[in-house]
Amino acid sequence: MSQILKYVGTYKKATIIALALMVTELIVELVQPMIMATIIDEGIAKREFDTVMIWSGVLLGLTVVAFVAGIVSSFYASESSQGVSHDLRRDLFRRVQSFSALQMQRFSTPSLITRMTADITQIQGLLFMFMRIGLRAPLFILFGLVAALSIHAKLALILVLVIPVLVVVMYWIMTQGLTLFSSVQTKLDDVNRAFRENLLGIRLVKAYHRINHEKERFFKVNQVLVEFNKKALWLMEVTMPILMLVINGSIVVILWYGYKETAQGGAQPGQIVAILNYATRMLASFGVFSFIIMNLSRGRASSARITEVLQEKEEEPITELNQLKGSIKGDIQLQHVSFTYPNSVEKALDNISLDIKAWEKVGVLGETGSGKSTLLQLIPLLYPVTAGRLLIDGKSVGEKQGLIRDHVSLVPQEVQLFSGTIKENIAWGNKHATMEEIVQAAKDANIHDFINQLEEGYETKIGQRGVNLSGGQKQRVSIARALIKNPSILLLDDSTSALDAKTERKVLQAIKDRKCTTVIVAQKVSSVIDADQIVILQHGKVVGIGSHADLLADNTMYRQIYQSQMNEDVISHG
Ligand SMILES: Nc1ncnc2c1ncn2[C@@H]1O[C@H](COP(=O)(O)OP(=O)(O)OP(=O)(O)O)[C@@H](O)[C@H]1O
Repeated sequence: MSQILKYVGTYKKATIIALALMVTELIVELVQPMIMATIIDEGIAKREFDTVMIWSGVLLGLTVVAFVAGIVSSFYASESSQGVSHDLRRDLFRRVQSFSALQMQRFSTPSLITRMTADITQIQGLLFMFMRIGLRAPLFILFGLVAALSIHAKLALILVLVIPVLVVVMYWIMTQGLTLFSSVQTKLDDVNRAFRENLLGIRLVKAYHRINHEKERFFKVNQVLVEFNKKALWLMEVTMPILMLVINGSIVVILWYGYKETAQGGAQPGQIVAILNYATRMLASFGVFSFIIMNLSRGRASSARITEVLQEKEEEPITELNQLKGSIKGDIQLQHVSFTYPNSVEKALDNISLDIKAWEKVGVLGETGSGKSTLLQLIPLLYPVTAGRLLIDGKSVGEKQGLIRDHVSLVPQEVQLFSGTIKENIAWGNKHATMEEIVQAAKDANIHDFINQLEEGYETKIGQRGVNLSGGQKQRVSIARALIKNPSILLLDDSTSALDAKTERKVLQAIKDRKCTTVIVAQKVSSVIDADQIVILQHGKVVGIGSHADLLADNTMYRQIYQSQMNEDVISHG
């Protein structure tokens, strides 16, 4: 929570105004029963009409003051709580951007989304509530007790005995609530995960006719969330009846004792009314207080989840990424590189040594799961090597992520397009790109003619994740986005798999003509047949390396892959 309070510091002025106005409301609320007692005892009981009129006027005036204070206080409380939630979202976003792929994997996307949305909203609501009624409730209980004691100490004594009991009950509820609400937020992560997967894979779900299966999966996690929520709310449900019982019991005792005191002349009816008034308002305050405690428990759970992200080390500090200037030639060397994913025991890459000269074209082949994508992702430093060395231009990469990434274009296996126009999606690779450069990149990726045919050409809007484009069209937009960066190193991860042979040849030719080091992961030998080097991976190890001719002569595995693919080609082309 202390981390969150630092954020409140930015909105000190608004927070102080909101709290000061809230205290004004509190004071009015505290004096109201006293004025009522005066009206009854000094005005009504003694038939003093003037006294009734004057004090009624004061009561009315104070009510108006409290009303205005309440409205203005809400305005400032909202300003402060909205500001805090804005800053938290901003900082969470920044921090997540500085996360390495490993950190992203550890936190998981759905959990980060819940933290960014539900958890921050929770904190925002809690802050608002705290400024408006949260602090007022305990203060009213405290000062209400003092005021009641000052009116009639004996009558108010019962409240002195009862309140500590209620405070202990509240404390117990708070400790229980904290654990329960932490679990509720984790279960909310699960619901978000199931929902997100369903939204992204909706077409697959329909095509496989797995709607009922998915429904059940979602219902299950949703049910678990409901169960946990119910447990948490159960606390709330028992709190109110306990409060009602204790306070109503106290009211009965006050009435009974008040009757005795009045009969003996020790108390005035107005005093009894005032103390009853304090007692009932305290009941309401305890009700509010228990609600706040619930939210506080929930808020503490949310705050811990947000703080966990904010305190996570910036593995790739954004500032540093932005500061580095320079260029790179494009030599890549891997010296005995091994890599193991953190959640795995097996090496995804095992003792890999490669020497790739600037502007060389290198193909990577291998069966599925052999480590091709992993190898590619090491080069833009998405993952740090576990053992061995990665050298770019003969130098260790050190802290130069930003510089290297500025000059490396990766076209991932799974195409990722953003909402916006085709032009924006291509230009995303280089914010300074001119229209001519965009068109040239699209021509090289063999997508220009298609774009021109569209009614709105380059201004055509791409639906979410490129839903209005075919798989091959998306791949080509993604390649154009990589090319527009004029990278020194171009990494293609099976990025032409959805293209027909003729289109693929054209795209690969355009890439071959570019002055950049290119590493192409492919399934088909034909995609890399012209490469300067072809690397064959198996179970994370290099089992062959050389040109097509070398490998055909020396490498049995390559020969087998080549021959089987040639045969397939012959069969498929009749
Ligand atoms: N994020 C990850 N966490 C843990 N293990 C992973 C992760 N990504 C890949 N692996 C494992 O690392 C190994 C290599 O995977 P990689 O994706 O590099 O293979 P690939 O050759 O590109 O496969 P494909 O041709 O199917 O894309 C596999 O055994 C895979 O299970």
